[in-house]
Amino acid sequence: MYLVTAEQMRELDRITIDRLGIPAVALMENAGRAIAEEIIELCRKRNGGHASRGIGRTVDNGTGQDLTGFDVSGDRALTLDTAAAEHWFILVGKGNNGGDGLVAARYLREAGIAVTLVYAVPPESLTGEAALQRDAAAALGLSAAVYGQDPLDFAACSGILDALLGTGAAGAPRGVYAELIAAANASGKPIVSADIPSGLNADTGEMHAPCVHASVTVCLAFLKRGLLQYPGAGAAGTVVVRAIGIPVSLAREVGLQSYWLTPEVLQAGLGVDVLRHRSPEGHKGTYGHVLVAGGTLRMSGAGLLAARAALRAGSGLVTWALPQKLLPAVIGAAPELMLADVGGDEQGNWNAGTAAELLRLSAERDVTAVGPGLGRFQGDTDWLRTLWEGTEGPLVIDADALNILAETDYSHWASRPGSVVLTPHPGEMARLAGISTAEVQRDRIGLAERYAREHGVILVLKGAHTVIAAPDGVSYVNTTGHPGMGTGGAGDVLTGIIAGLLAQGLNALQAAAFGVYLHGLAGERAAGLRNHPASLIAGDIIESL
Ligand SMILES: NC(=O)C1=CN([C@@H]2O[C@H](COP(=O)(O)OP(=O)(O)OC[C@H]3O[C@@H](n4cnc5c(N)ncnc54)[C@H](OP(=O)(O)O)[C@@H]3O)[C@@H](O)[C@H]2O)[C@@H](O)CC1
Ligand SMILES: [K+]
Repeated sequence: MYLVTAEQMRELDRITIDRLGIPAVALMENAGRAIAEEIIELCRKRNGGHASRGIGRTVDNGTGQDLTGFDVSGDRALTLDTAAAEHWFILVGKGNNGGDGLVAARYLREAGIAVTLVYAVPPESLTGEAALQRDAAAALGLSAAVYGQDPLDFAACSGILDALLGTGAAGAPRGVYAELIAAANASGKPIVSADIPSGLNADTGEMHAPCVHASVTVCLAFLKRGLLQYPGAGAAGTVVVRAIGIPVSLAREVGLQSYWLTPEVLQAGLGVDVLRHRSPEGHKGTYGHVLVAGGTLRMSGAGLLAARAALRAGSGLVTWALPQKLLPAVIGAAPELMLADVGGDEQGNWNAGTAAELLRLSAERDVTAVGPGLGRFQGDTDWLRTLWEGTEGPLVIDADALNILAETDYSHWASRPGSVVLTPHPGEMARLAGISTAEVQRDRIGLAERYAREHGVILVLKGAHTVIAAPDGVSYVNTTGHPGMGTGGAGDVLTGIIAGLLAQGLNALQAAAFGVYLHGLAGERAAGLRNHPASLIAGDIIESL
């Protein structure tokens, strides 16, 4: 499923209306009806009734799980047995988002639900299609109030539709908009947002103050980027994406290149065999050989986790290269692994002299993963450069190896035949990009896309809803995963998984995207096996692969 910015959405609207000749008011009608349907669905669920299957595609930001049920069987009757108990306030902004709300109000009323329109601005100031909807609502006799002019008691409603601000919003909500948002949040009533929660930056997921905290967001036509990026993803509640008549085929014309990472996107878009069929004639040599370079005396576990994860990801063989001093201590820790002595110093640290042996080992393996538990040492920049320029296969760079990269301008290093996958967490990304962690988190998709393009690497920006970006501008946002995965070593496991997939012949983008997806799924499964997700440790993720 595509992800769009507000600007791209406006272009899609423009093409649909101006070139295809589909009237804007028809799109608004579809939007309003879809919103009303989702409100009725929410009421039904709340009252313990049978929820009908959704028509749209649902992203549940609350649990991190994707509910990928699709139902294109068509119409749902707009009826609700418990309609008499419902009274919804419809908060109407000045633009087309408000117009959507006015249409939804008509359909709710049709289903027997009481509605009160709450205009943020005097209704006379609405224009275009929104003004048309205002007049239709008035002609139908829907009750209306103007915020600040008429008395309003949020305690009297059973739910709130937020149709204040959509993709046309700029900056933090001002004046009456801010007051209405604050009052809606304080009411404790369930809020359904039209398109995006008002106060959310639709592109970056930044939450302005104030920002609606929605139970459900009915996102119209295309999934807005901000709904998948935290903190906004947390404010959006369950996101339902509903078609409104804008053809998906226009996406290519507008140059959409950002996707929500789903099994269909992996399979059809990226060409990944998500079922990971294995040949009946296959043997260990069929599935590649990973070299993991990492682990020091105090951080040997990081190397071990990455190496074991590469095995569990399906790599036929995995060699763990580590300082000679550590070898006796780790023998038997994972009998399936091969160990390789690269020398190193008396304390069990890596040193510049290990480069030659590492190059030799790498030449005989399909992929090299470097960084987990590597530590820093004198000459490590030249050491990494030697590996970068001297190895031919794909390189997965993580942890301390990322910190080495962050301190040098590696754009001068010779370009390499094999691809490079960088897997920074937000702190490492901040060092790579020379900005603060807060700035990294402000627009994760945008930053990942820029960095990947400028540096010619596959970038995996870790964290809740990991972003995968490629040099050609394509990006993916993953939503598998679990808060329990915030534990030491989880990143080393991801590095191993990506390396393991590369060894099996996936290209770098496929391996990064599928690796992130599988890592999240395994984390969800592992969290479910504990008495409490807080007890999840990185090794559990490997065992749940
Ligand atoms: N186009 C279409 O065909 C379709 C569009 N659709 C729907 O329309 C939505 C986009 O509609 P839109 O472009 O009219 O903008 P929208 O978000 O309603 O608000 C803009 C208004 O808010 C105001 N305003 C702005 N910032 C503000 C702030 N910080 N604080 C306070 N006020 C602020 C600004 O007023 P101004 O300040 O300019 O006077 C402006 O008038 C989209 O999300 C979807 O729901 C669907 O129905 C499908 C068809
Ligand atoms: K809204």
